[in-house]
Amino acid sequence: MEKHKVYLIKKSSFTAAHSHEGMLNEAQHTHTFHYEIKLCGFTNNEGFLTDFRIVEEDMNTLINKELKDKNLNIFLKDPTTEKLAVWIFRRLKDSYGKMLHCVTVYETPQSAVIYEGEDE
Ligand SMILES: Nc1nc2c(c(=O)[nH]1)N=C([C@H](O)[C@H](O)COP(=O)(O)OP(=O)(O)OP(=O)(O)O)CN2
Ligand SMILES: [Zn+2]
Repeated sequence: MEKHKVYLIKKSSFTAAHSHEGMLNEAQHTHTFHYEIKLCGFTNNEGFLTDFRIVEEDMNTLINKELKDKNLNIFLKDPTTEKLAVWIFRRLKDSYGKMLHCVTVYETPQSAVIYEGEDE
């Protein structure tokens, strides 16, 4: 059975609030954060990397249920999109290990951050 190196992408979103001190300096406001996770690995004997539905369930359980309608300042000091990308990556790392390639978080359709981990 041929195995192929593939990248699998799954997207999701949640709405949450945050405020910024320092240079960004903004009172509390809400965004709908869209994010995607990218997995990398080799296809199995049945020709897939992992079931999209399992990834969706993990994103719902580990990320969306935790952050939906929350104030991100409770979870993160300085809850920038950069820090949110790191937070999401770390939450998923336990489940996906080396298969987790990167996490991309969109604060707006025009503004996003990609985090690929740092030998974590
Ligand atoms: N590097 C970062 N820059 C900014 C962040 C951040 O997390 N990382 N965050 C913000 C604020 O959250 C701000 O609320 C974003 O404002 P918004 O109006 O959504 O952004 P834009 O006006 O730039 O919207 P576009 O539609 O993308 O033009 C600010 N900066
Ligand atoms: Zn904001």
